Amino acid sequence: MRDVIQLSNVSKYYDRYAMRDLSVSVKQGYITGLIGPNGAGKTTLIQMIMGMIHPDGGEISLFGQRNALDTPQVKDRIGYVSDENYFYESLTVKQMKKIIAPFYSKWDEEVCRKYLELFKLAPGKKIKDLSKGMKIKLSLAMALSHGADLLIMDEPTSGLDPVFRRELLDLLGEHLQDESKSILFSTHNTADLDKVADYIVFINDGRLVFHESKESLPEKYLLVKGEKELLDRDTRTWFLGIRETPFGFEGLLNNRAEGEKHFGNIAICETPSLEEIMYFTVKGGGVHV
Ligand SMILES: Nc1ncnc2c1ncn2[C@@H]1O[C@H](COP(=O)(O)OP(=O)(O)OP(=O)(O)O)[C@@H](O)[C@H]1O
Repeated sequence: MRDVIQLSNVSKYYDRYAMRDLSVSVKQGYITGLIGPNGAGKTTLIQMIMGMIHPDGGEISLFGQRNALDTPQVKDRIGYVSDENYFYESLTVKQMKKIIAPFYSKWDEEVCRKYLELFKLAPGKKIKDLSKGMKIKLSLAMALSHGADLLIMDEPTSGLDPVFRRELLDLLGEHLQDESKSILFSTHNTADLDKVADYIVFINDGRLVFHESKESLPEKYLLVKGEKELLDRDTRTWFLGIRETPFGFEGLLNNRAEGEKHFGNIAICETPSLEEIMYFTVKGGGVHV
């Protein structure tokens, strides 16, 4: 499958933040989840892909095309959902839809009506009277109504209640039944990714930690739980992150086979959850005695 998004050596500098030489891609036909702690650069990355801000270096291609967003045909193929509100507050849902629809050549009125109904968005309701979650639903309904080949979503689940969150994830799964479609979405909620993501892009502090298929993570990472005596100056350096308690330690390794060879008989070795991988990687602390 080809890449629908490709970032090559992309950099972005703010006063107190730097993203340096980030290279990563999103494959056609799959759901790619973008994770990272607060301030990692998820929104920055998505806004650069969407052409809302410009990188200071590197290249971004969409559907194999550089500077793709200059082409109306490419914009037509992308649906964007964000927890920021880009709608006119004084308009109703129906009026807003009438403004958005003409921008898209494949706008489907019937599909839109279906989603507004499914999401319980009354056409006569003013945008300013919608809750945060309802605005996300509206954003989603608009994105799904023009046959977009690529959905890019910045924390779409953050303002949603658990029931709708689940429905949204199911909906994304359905959307992907068509193998030509692709989804990139950022989230803090690793459980969302456990449910639907095929690939995970993990960034921290503007750097790529990994880009892996979800299935490959358990083969690579190992969570070791043991007594503190097992930690010496050498063994500490093997861990990506360590959490010490009064009773022992927990640590994350990214070389499962080696880890099992060394710790298999002297500690508890487990497969870490995505949340644990994220926690220990961000926490670090493996190299300090
Ligand atoms: N316009 C800006 N001017 C200066 N700094 C900025 C600007 N936009 C973002 N930043 C900084 O860039 C860093 C990355 O921000 P970004 O919003 O991309 O992170 P994020 O991973 O989406 O975080 P969160 O999970 O909290 O939403 C942060 O340190 C932020 O303060």
